[in-house]
Amino acid sequence: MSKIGIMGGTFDPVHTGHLLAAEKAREQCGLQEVWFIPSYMPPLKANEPGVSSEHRYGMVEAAVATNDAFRVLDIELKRGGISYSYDTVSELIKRYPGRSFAYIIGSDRINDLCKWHRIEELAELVTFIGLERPAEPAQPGQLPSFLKQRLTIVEMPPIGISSTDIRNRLTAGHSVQYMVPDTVLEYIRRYGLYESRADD
Ligand SMILES: Nc1ncnc2c1ncn2[C@@H]1O[C@H](COP(=O)(O)OP(=O)(O)OP(=O)(O)O)[C@@H](O)[C@H]1O
Ligand SMILES: O=C(O)c1ccc[n+]([C@@H]2O[C@H](COP(=O)([O-])O)[C@@H](O)[C@H]2O)c1
Repeated sequence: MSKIGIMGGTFDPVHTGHLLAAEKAREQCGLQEVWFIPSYMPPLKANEPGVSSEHRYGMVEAAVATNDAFRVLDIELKRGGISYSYDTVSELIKRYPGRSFAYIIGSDRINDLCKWHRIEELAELVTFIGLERPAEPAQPGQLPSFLKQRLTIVEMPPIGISSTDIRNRLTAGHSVQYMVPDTVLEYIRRYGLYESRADD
């Protein structure tokens, strides 16, 4: 059975940290492909995404175009509402019966896994691949054993890049070159995303 990595995120915007995490997970866990799934409405974030789901999808599409093992799916954008991973994974299992799925997450999401919707049932459907983010060290020891058993941590050079930082930099008129792929930077410039407005 071929194993697919799910790289879910808000991608507001997608950045080099997401891409390197997906590639390290693919290589170290023998994933056939990684499917990037932009959320319509992220379940645990306090604020709504800064740009439309069409633009977040468009930026991911631009980012993954150069990697044959990467794809982007609009499954959560089409479903609408709060993008619970349990719903997404259940739908993927129905649509792709010959595949198994591993959910790729950074350390901030490892640490809040217990708060995810229907987490016990989700953990029966997927395994988790975790990667360190410098801003928030992973604390897998704090997880209940049913999650610890399902989690594999993979190595990655820590990348201190976040979408929040990129949004702030763009609004302030600072460079984000090399923090996002050139294709994503071109997309951002083409649509004037994250620019400060006169009434801000
Ligand atoms: N630099 C990074 N290194 C490893 N994993 C990351 C990195 N940035 C994001 N991730 C992981 O990618 C997934 C999607 O992240 P998300 O789209 O929320 O980006 P973000 O940079 O955390 O955004 P924001 O700053 O807006 O909260 C999450 O599992 C997150 O932990
Ligand atoms: O299903 C949940 O309850 C849940 C709670 C938090 C995060 N997630 C998923 O984890 C992925 C990363 O989330 P985020 O908020 O960092 O963009 C994304 O696919 C979210 O849908 C899922």
